[in-house]
Amino acid sequence: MQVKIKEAAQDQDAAHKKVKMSARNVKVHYGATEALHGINMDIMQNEVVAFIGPSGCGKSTFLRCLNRMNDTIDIARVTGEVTLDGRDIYASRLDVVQLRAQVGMVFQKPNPFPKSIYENIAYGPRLHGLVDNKRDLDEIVESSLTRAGLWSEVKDRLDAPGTGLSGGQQQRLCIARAIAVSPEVILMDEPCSALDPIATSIIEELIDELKGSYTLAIVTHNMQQAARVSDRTAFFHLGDLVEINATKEVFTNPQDQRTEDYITGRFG
Ligand SMILES: Nc1ncnc2c1ncn2[C@@H]1O[C@H](COP(=O)(O)OP(=O)(O)OP(=O)(O)O)[C@@H](O)[C@H]1O
Repeated sequence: MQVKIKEAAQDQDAAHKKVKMSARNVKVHYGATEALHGINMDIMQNEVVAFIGPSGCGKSTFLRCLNRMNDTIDIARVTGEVTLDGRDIYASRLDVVQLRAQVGMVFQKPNPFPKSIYENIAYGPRLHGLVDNKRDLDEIVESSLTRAGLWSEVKDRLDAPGTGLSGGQQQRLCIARAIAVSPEVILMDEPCSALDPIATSIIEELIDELKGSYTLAIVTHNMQQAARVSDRTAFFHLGDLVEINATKEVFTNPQDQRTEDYITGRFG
């Protein structure tokens, strides 16, 4: 399969960047079944890293390790170490609500709250005590919607329900909601899989803009998308991280036969 690779990322030297998040020997069990077998990965500040691999290989499970979303799954048990700026995010005294503001998440299916567009954005900053007056809150709402590329489309109907927007607009609303609580990392789990090609390309452009301010990790089934948006690509297979490298390398010169088989469409 031919994939068009994002030019800007090609000469990126991850070694010169700061490590934002780090995973060491991360294993996840669902009940007695080990779904991730000991993942080691550094995620660099202000990079976009894409997770690819066949269905069921553990991409989403690993993504959820990065902001402790697996805590919400009763039978999931995570071991190993994950750090954010060198701090253990699984430390017992850590405030998980605060962690999930720092490491925000956008899901496959847009999931706005059943509230107005304004309230979708205002909820988080209020919850986290980021503002103490309406004017500051208005400012956060406007700047978050602007950064998510949605402001001009919704500024005249902030009181309308978020669920009344189109799918692509709803996904940008969810991105704005994540941005509103000043995240450092944004995790995206197949953020475009429910969107049409135009809405998808808007989100992809947005991802490119957002990496100036945030670190992004994105799970995608779409290899063209990984090639378009990411600086580095991680290939997972059967619960293992097979390789992670500059996206161009992974798609043109994969180091492992399994990666080559996957990107050439031989399995998956
Ligand atoms: N809540 C859960 N309970 C039990 N097993 C689970 C759960 N979530 C995932 N698994 C299992 O863990 C393994 C990894 O699943 P995961 O969803 O992380 O893979 P994935 O690569 O993201 O797949 P896909 O591309 O299909 O979304 C699979 O075998 C899956 O069946």
